[in-house]
Amino acid sequence: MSTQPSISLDHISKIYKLYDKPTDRLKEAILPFGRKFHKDFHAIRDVSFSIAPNETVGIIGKNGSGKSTLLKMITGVLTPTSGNMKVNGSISALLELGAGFNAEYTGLENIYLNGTISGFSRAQMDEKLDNILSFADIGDFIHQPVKIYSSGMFVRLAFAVAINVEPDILIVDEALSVGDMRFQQKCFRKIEEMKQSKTVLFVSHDMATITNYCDRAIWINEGELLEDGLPSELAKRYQAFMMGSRITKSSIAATTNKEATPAIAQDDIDAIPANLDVLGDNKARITGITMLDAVTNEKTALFYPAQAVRVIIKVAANEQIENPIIGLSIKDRLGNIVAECNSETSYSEVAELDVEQTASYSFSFDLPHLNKGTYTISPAIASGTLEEHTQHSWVHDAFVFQVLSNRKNALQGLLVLDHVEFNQIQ
Ligand SMILES: Nc1ncnc2c1ncn2[C@@H]1O[C@H](COP(=O)(O)OP(=O)(O)OP(=O)(O)O)[C@@H](O)[C@H]1O
Repeated sequence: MSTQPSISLDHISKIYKLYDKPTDRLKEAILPFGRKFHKDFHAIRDVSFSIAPNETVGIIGKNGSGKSTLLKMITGVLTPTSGNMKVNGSISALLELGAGFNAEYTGLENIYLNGTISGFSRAQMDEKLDNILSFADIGDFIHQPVKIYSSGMFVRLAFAVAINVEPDILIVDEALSVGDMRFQQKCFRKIEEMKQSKTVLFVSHDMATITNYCDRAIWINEGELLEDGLPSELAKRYQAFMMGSRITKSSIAATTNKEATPAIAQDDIDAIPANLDVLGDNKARITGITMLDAVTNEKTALFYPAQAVRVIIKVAANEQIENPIIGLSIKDRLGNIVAECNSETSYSEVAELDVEQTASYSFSFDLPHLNKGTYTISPAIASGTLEEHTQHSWVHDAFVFQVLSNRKNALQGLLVLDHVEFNQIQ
């Protein structure tokens, strides 16, 4: 296997010219003295990285951060404005639905068209045809023009072609997300197989996907490379960033220092989203909720099974509340309650709340050994005793978090079993 990087970017920038009016473009082209009628927009600014031949790398970044521009430059659809780029090997890219396909051609004709683009003869494509057809599994639609395909059918064919033209580098954009669950799983199994020997680059907004399938993640923000590292590490900061916490390049460096565990500022507690189901008499309200990694004190919504966490709940009293009880439920995606806790069962007395007083409370605990998936937290404030209390506010599913798998092969079930020992005894 080649030791050369399969992709290497050296100080790559891409500037788009933005014109206020279409006529400005024309004016700029025809008027003398080189007068400028455009503004420069840096979609990618000074990005450098290289990717080894058998690496699987996820590119993340919020909408408009420059991911597609970057991938288009790697595939050669766009030319960088400055910098050097080297690509070593053939690329098969599933970038935008439709790219490389002729809408008027049938699926079958498009298979051959794509084969030609990738440098294969008709006879070579004849040999690949069975594999492509069985992977795409779209039956007789293969003889219909692709313009009548559903987006799901389209992605099936496009992916089947992309993996069968023997690329050295496979690039997959969000496109895959339009396929149905079962097909997506089939694609990921294929990606898993290909990543042993090929370079796989993919863009996804789904952090769990990147954490599960990639060896490395690159985070692009406003055209710049913000971080390049282990997906599980980067995912936590990315999630916090997407939740609106004020993370900048310099504060990311500072928060990776585990010794710095600052207390959370009041305005760092996320406000409760509007339109949630709230039960109670509204004498007190839940106004905010946030989850933190208990070790680093960083805001995040991505955890591993049994990880130490803190949940911060902010309340505001509309009336005087004697003997407040603060609590929370953790639910799975089907609404089953996984676990609950409250200030009473933790033997903590909560001070009375005056009218219009606000207060924040923190629960620290180790998450259960939850299996990979999406969970929610429903916080509540009541008053009285556990046996006899009045519910003031119970906000269903106020906070959503993900549990990632820290195992290579995840199994079924709500919980993961730990310290499993298996021996042959006879
Ligand atoms: N042809 C173009 N001319 C001018 N600006 C462009 C052009 N293409 C993209 N942009 C701008 O460049 C920035 C980066 O766009 P790009 O599509 O690369 O982002 P992205 O990270 O892929 O976004 P998304 O996740 O929404 O697909 C955006 O602000 C976009 O508006």
